[in-house]
Amino acid sequence: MSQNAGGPDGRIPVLDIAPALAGQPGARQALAERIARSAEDTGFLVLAGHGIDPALPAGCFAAAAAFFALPEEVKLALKVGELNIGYLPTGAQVIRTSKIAEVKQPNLNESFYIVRDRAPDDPDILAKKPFVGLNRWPESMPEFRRATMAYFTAMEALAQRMLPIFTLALGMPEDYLEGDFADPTCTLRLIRYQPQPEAEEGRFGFAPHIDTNFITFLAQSALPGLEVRTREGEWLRPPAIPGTFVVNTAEMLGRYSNDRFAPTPHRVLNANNEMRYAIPFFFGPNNDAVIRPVPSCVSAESPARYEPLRYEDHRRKLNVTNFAHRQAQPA
Ligand SMILES: O=C(O)CCC(=O)C(=O)O
Ligand SMILES: [Fe+2]
Repeated sequence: MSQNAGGPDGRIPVLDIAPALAGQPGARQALAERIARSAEDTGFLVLAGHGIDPALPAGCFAAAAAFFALPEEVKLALKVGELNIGYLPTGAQVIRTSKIAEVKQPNLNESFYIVRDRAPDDPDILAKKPFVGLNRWPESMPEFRRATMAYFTAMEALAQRMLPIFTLALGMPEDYLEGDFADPTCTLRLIRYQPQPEAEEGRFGFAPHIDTNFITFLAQSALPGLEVRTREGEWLRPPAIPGTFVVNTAEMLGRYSNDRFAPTPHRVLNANNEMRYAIPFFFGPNNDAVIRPVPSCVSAESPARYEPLRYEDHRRKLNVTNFAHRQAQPA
């Protein structure tokens, strides 16, 4: 098994997005073309020049470390409920949707899920809108909420700035998907991986999977561990350039693209001797968005491969598949 670096001139390109974000003539189209090329290949890219203050991911990593260091019973008091919001202890997630590895063992990680922060009297909360819930905050840690939400807000803004460029990469006008992302589904997941210095068959920090949202942003972790599977079956490590974001395409972009930008399986093995932390930010469509292949990716030779799909229905289905706590209860 090879663990080549995926870049900088390799298959996971490092892209300076500053000129495109500044609206420089030609830069947006040029970036869209680079994105399209890697989305057709590994589905992973590295973004530099994004304008995110490095204090924000640093603050979020620090918040994650402080949270996971809490006693288990304090963390378990914030355990996820019906929705995936709050603490998911080690052993609770088994990736049953993986098509490339037979996975029976739970992932060697614990997670904390954060969604858009709402007040208890938020109209969508009062209306019990599906998939809308309140965050579960550790009461003793006000700084945790502040740091994670500051990061969440900045990442949502960056994702919204990248959306038109990904839309251009699909071959559509920049604003084509705006409506589908007017109230996007955003999730910040904090993850702590136990050390796994000795490889064990079928045991992963995070088993091979594809992300089920639209695009994912990963602030660079301090330690290596993330590996990306090429279509040839090699595992690549994305370039670990401090201050950049690893971005990967996910299932809904794959559907919009009619499989032109197919999501890429990736996994985490924490072969280090220390805990590894990650803070992926998942950007997805509105719950009520109906995802269908975009016209530029459908033709007589390449007819639509997907029926229209309501994002909410997709989420409902996933929820009963990958999480042990929901297998035990009726769907
Ligand atoms: O830990 C990482 O680097 C990647 C995490 C990941 O793939 C995920 O949360 O979907
Ligand atoms: Fe992932």
